[in-house]
Amino acid sequence: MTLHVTLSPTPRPGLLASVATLAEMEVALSAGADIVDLKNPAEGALGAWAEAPLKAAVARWRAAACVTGLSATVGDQPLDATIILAAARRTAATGVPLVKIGFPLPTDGAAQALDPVLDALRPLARETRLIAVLFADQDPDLSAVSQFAEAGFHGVMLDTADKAAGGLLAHLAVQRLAGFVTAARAAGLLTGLAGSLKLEDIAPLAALQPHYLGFRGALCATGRTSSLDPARLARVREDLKGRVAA
Ligand SMILES: O=C[C@H](O)COP(=O)(O)O
Repeated sequence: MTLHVTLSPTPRPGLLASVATLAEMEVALSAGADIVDLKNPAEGALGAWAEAPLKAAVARWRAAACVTGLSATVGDQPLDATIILAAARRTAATGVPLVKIGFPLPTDGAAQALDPVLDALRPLARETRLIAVLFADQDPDLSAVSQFAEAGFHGVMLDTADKAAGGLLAHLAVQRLAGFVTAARAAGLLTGLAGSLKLEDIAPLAALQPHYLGFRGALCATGRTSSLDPARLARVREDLKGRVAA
């Protein structure tokens, strides 16, 4: 399958816009989002779309034959190889080209054991482009970037799990984010930053030169579970377009 996302040769990050419905997908396509991200914010940080609308979105995207990328989240799953693999397979089976998988910390306080999950996902990573999502508000091990690359992942991004606990920059200092972006890009991974980003976050984060910045809450009228507001989306789009090399 052709992937309509290229690693930007310019330092300007692209815009990933999370959408909750097919109607919102149309808004994001018209606004010129670089990646349209199919996500159900009402069901959590990585809430998943149901199968039927997901398939309809993939069909719409194929018909558009545009350069916009298309991703979908697999739902907020525990760090369990069997559960994550099943969710990722379900999502990949719809034909969506980029599958975003969260790697949360275990809730019982145990150390994050990535190896069994990555081993389970390795065969799928050969067929589908997988994006690992690490949660900035869970003190993630950023050195795991190399493990995702080695397991055949296509990309890695940071987001936040608890949308009430502040944005990306409240959890990780710019210097750590810079190290993450540098390591991920050096490993050849599509690299993204997200987590309750606001307009004022674009300048400091764009300067780190990730491939894209991801937004949901800032694109909505009254919070991330309300509907996408075309005017807010256009403002973020315009701001990102104006970014040049730091
Ligand atoms: O993948 C990006 C997320 O949808 C960002 O959502 P948020 O801006 O509401 O944290």
